Amino acid sequence: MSEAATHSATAPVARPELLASLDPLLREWLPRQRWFAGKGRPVTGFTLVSAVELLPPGAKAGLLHLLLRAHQPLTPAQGAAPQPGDCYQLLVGVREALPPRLAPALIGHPDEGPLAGRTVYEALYDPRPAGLLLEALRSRARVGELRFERDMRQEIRGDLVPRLMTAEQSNSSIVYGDTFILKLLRRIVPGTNPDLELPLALSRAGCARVPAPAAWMLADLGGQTSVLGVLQPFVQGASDGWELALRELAKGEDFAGEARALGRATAEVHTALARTLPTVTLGRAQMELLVDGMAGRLEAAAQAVPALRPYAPGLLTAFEALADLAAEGHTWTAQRIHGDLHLGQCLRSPTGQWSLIDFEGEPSKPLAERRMPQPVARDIAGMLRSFDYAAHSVPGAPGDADAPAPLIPGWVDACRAAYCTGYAEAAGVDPRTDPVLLRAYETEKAVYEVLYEARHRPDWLPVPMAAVRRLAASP
Ligand SMILES: Nc1ncnc2c1ncn2[C@@H]1O[C@H](COP(=O)(O)OP(=O)(O)O)[C@@H](O)[C@H]1O
Ligand SMILES: O=P(O)(O)O[C@H]1O[C@H](CO)[C@@H](O[C@H]2O[C@H](CO)[C@@H](O)[C@H](O)[C@H]2O)[C@H](O)[C@H]1O
Repeated sequence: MSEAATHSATAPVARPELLASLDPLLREWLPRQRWFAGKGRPVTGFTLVSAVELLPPGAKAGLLHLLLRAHQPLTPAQGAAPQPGDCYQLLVGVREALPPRLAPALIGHPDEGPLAGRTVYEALYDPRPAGLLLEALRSRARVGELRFERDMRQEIRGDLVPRLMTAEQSNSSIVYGDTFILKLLRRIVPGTNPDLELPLALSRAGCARVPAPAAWMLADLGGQTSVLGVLQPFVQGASDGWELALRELAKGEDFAGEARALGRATAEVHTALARTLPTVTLGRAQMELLVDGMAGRLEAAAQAVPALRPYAPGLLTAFEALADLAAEGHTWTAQRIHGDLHLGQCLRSPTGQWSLIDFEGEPSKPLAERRMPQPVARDIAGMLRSFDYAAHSVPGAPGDADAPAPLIPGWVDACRAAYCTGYAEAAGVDPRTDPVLLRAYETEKAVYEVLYEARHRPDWLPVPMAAVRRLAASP
């Protein structure tokens, strides 16, 4: 049993006082974090969902595992109904003072409450707390509401040196000795999280395209379980598909061979998911709902991004064509899919093996929606859009809204064709045989991207807008 487990049982954290200590500091600090989902609205207060002390008694530094609900003013889309606010996972370290190497981790100095006069900081930067998490996973610790589980078939050494990844992420990841990577989810929602569910299912199905979870961290709260983190083997020396595609583009090289391999990898994952998790048939009624959703999201995006408005009628025809097919009696198979597939979610090992990561789906959507079976064309369309993105994003590509154009003519088409060919080789079905479905999903993704870029990276808006113009004009 780990030290942490022993301690927590004997030292419950004084909750209201603790929150009073941290509240003013976290109101400033939380909205500045890359992974904070409620950007653009102030944090007006917190509710403590869970607080667990993790370090053993007598330790000079303290470590608090917190689940905090952040209260924010509602967006117009949320209406006036009271909302509980998003719940975030934090690991807060407590010291007398911070050594210089931990300066970037500073949260602040509480003025009141039990932490008054101490220094609180983001503990994931600190090797000791990060090591403690690994130890808890290895030893399958139970600490208050926290439960650490593992797959005993995978060896996890205790001496792996942790380092926090500094990449732009929606969550936070710690790499242990280049052997494992622990993804700590930041926005916590109760229920089965596909980021653990799907890699576990794929591992059971014998699919080696996804690093098999070695251990995971859960919280049992109010009769429901939430996934807090997943430890997976680290693919050493890997490059992601986005970096690789940009590198090849910059050299004037084609990427069709890799695109074909990626198509095969995607198909293998889809085939394994269909084998191991339920599939359903989508008939007219289900397709009407699906198409209504697509049209509704287009309308909302056009409201938010005026540049999209002139193209909305043309884009809508892609969705109407799908509804027409359904009305004629066509049916489609739906299954569990990745849900947010793009080049950045694909890792290539130095030996050329492709893996897929990050099965969380679109984090802004409710879990139930993310876990619904969907046509595989949704993932495929995500990848097809990604080749287009890459070609428009190399340094020197024209960035103006009127005429962004790929630097290497034919590069995108070759990638798209090769990807579909690779997919067909492994799945036995070529996605191009259902162009109406593919166009509808590509259109939906491009609309999503317009909204995403308008909100997060306005300089990138010309990239999906170029696709919008093409898709709105195509028959
Ligand atoms: N198994 C792995 N091996 C090597 N690197 C990984 C692995 N899993 C994730 N990464 C790296 O971590 C980054 C973030 O992982 P990801 O699951 O996409 O997190 P997030 O949902 O926070 O964006 C990836 O872009 C990749 O560079
Ligand atoms: O990786 P996330 O799950 O956070 O996905 C979001 O951010 C992506 C950008 O980081 C965004 O992807 C878009 O840009 C990519 C290049 O940066 C490109 O490869 C993708 O094709 C394009 O959609 C993604 O849409 C968003 O959900």
